[in-house]
Amino acid sequence: MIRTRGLTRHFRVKRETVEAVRGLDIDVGPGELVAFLGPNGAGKSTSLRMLTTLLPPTSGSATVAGHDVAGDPAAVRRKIGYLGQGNGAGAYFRVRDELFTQGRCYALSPKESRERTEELLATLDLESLANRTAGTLSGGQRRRLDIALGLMHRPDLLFLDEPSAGLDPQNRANLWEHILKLRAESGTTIFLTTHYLDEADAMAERVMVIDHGRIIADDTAENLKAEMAGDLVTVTTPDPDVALRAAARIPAARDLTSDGSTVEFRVPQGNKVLPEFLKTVEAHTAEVRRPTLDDVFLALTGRSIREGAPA
Ligand SMILES: Nc1ncnc2c1ncn2[C@@H]1O[C@H](COP(=O)(O)OP(=O)(O)OP(=O)(O)O)[C@@H](O)[C@H]1O
Repeated sequence: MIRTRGLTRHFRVKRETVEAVRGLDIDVGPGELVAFLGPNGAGKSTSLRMLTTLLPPTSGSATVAGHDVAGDPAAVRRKIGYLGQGNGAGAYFRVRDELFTQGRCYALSPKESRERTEELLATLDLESLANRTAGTLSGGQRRRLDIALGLMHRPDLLFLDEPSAGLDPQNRANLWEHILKLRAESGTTIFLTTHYLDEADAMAERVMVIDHGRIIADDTAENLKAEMAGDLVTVTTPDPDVALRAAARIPAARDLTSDGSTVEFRVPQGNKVLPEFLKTVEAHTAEVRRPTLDDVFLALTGRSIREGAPA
């Protein structure tokens, strides 16, 4: 559904060159739900804008929904839906009219457009809001309307740029319910960017991490966490030296640190390792914390993805 090779985009700013995206190789199959994750300025939006034909690449190639983004952008646009960071609907237009007009813009007949409008109003729980103007909707309702707009022409592939940004946790959860339902019903391939690590972790089957314009990880969240970060074992002990030596003997244990009476290390499957470890180490407390995607990012780059991310 998406295939890029060496996809690159530079910007000239005064005399400087900003290398926003550097040689992206991406393969996404039909029906996948991929979260594209990275800190501010990593290159997520620039990548999305190239994949959606809004921005020409400096070099490299991208085939999206079977068509080349540079060679046949119109064909790509017919096959994809795109939800940008801003709201798409006009504030003074009624929800139902916006959807109908969108359908007509994609050359649906009046009948088809009316039917599709009613279908999406139902799917995205917008029926009771259909006669309201978009400007009167809440943030979460407007995002649902944006998604409906992006789906009017039944795209094979939907791009969502920060779909849940700025929504409160309840509205985020509600939006996700709709995204997952929609996917279950129609099998649409979804490629989305998000700052919310917990969201990518819980919802996406596959996580791509981008940093400084390059893909630095691409796998399921579970695999990334198991392979890159590992569980964090924390023990408080009267004898940290003994604990450190015992930790050093555990195969695959890494990142051993001690601070006063607290010893920490990372290891895959911490819960399995801990009982054996505690046979040789006297501990006041012992805890295993499952890694997060932020731990993965930290392991890969030495920085937290949250640094510079919006609160
Ligand atoms: N039109 C532009 N002109 C100059 N530089 C740009 C332009 N668009 C993006 N950049 C730069 O390219 C880099 C990548 O930006 P991009 O918006 O793709 O990052 P992002 O990962 O989407 O960030 P955010 O999470 O903040 O939206 C940044 O350094 C940004 O300043």
